[in-house]
Amino acid sequence: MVLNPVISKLANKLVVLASASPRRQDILRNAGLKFEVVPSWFKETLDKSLFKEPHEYAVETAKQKALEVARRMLLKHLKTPDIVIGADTIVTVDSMILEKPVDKNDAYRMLSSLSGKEHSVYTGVAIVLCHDNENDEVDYQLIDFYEETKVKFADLSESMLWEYINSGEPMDKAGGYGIQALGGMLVEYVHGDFLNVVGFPLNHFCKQLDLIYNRSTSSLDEKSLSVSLSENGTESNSLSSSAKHNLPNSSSQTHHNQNTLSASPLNKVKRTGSDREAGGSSQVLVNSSSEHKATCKTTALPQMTNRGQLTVHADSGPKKEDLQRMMELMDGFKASKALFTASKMCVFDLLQSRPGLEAEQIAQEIKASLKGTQCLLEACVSLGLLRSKEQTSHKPMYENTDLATRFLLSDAPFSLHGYIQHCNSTVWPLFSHLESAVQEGTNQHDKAFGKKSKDMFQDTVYYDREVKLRFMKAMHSIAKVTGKAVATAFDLSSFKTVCDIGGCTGAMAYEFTEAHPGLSVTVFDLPAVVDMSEHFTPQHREHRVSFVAGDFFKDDLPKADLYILARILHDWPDEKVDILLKRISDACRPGCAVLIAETMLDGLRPHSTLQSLNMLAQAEGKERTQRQYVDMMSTHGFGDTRFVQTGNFLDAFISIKL
Ligand SMILES: O=c1[nH]cc([C@@H]2O[C@H](COP(=O)(O)OP(=O)(O)OP(=O)(O)O)[C@@H](O)[C@H]2O)c(=O)[nH]1
Repeated sequence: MVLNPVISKLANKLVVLASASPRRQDILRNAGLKFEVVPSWFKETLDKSLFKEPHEYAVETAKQKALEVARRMLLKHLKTPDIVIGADTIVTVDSMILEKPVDKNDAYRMLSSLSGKEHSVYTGVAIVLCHDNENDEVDYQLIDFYEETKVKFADLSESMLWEYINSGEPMDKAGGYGIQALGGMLVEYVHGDFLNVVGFPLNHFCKQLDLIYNRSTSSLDEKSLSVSLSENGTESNSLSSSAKHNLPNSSSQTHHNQNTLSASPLNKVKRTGSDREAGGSSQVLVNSSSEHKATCKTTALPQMTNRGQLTVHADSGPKKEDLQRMMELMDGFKASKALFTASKMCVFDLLQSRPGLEAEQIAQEIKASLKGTQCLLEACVSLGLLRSKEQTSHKPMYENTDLATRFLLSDAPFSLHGYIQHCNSTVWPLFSHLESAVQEGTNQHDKAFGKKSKDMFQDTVYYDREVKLRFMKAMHSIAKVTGKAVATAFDLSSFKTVCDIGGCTGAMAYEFTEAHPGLSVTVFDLPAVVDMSEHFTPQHREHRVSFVAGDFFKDDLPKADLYILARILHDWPDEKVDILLKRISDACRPGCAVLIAETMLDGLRPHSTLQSLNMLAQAEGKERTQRQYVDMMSTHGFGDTRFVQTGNFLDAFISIKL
């Protein structure tokens, strides 16, 4: 059996999965692999026509995903991973490559093309191995392979197709289906590795690891896949060029379902001590095969600063993608404010009840100028929140997109309306003082609202009924959107009583009782919150949720087997988190547990890092890494910690009192 020795070889290594796919994470985690998740920022937009075979496209995309993360970690975070894994799954049918559908119509196009036919699913995998060498450089090697699985779909009727599409499942899946879930009902047979279809060919991966770690390593140096730096600073390699020129010795042509190992010769990324300390520029050096040297001669090598910036040589202008990315970043706040404004002016609610209105009618309804309304509507269309349809009169009429219908109506089950209003009224003014927040390291309620915050929540949120209600609606909407993912992240069958500390309106608590029929939940929150909680009691739900008023820093905590802390710890500095965890620990018997739901800083995902800035400007806390939470928990006698990246806004982990 090769699997266990292989996985155990990675036990003390920093393994990084360059993928946001929850399925890939599950497959590798279930195999016992310990890894950090750093989703790749590589955009899956390679020109498919440059690849002779579809799997070459998947392998190349996987490589670029893994290399982007390896490079970002090396040059930006100055942390050397031992191994970075990237993957890309595609479906091919009738000479088409199908990736993830962009919308329901695209999903329909994909699924109807698969109906009644056999198709191939390819997952390309890239493994980047990094080693620090004695000269403070990082040597790295690249190994890639792919796996093919054949899948046959039954004939799908129109109603079946739409029922499946409306389930929402197709949207983040290659080919528009998830074989592991509802999509399994569409499948007549599978020939090959099932997990390959789900997103990761585990068996083939283990065989490759076996070759890398348990067999001779000499082959790593002998094979001829070279990694170089392309003009725009992304690594490229001979596969890209072989894809372009169809070279017969392309690695992708030799890798199909084989155990042969192909890797790059050693390449180097140099980081000098002074670069690290002084924040100066670090040069990316490549030392490699003659093939690679030839590439270097003809290509201007870019320089990277340790902030990941690219200095382009004078003869090459800025790249289109770089300009686009810069534009997106600079425009981000305008997009947010357009969303907040349309939401506040109830544009989405209006168009839900009266789809197809023209700008003039909308302006009248929302009591705004025609010019302003037109600009706002056009912005919403460009942001994918509204659709416009040209009429014979040439006056466009507007309707909500699916995204708006799901998240922006004030009464949708997953409405973010409350949270968006909070962002508009509270977070926006606070962020306009971000510079002071960064300089002072404190929240900005004083500057933004003239409110000193000695007792944070009392002084900034609960001092006024309207502000309090708005805050509660915000917490309610986030808890409804994230609740099910958190509530179902772990097997909680051994627990009976739960206390949701700072559980606000009870929205999270209701998700827990719904997901776990044996649980009853006590929501523990300040009297000012509990007073208004009945405004949010859901109808038609079994009520195993009760409320107790108190201050979790001062009053006795309700007795429970499991304590939930959802978006609580990020409000507080370490000293206060320590006080709260000590109080919970004192209330816990061995076997009791704490379930924490926060967005974790690992991988420096923009949502988490920006949320951390938000905590700085708005509260007293910050977001933290998994490691930081584990350390805090173990200080208070908790261990056996398990993490789940839910794929929703919040990650979750559970720690047991030892
Ligand atoms: O039957 C199933 N088929 C495919 C999937 C999932 O589909 C996606 C494929 O997309 P991709 O390879 O581009 O990976 P991403 O999700 O974008 O994550 P990265 O960050 O790695 O780019 C993949 O998630 C499969 O798991 C499925 O679930 N079932």
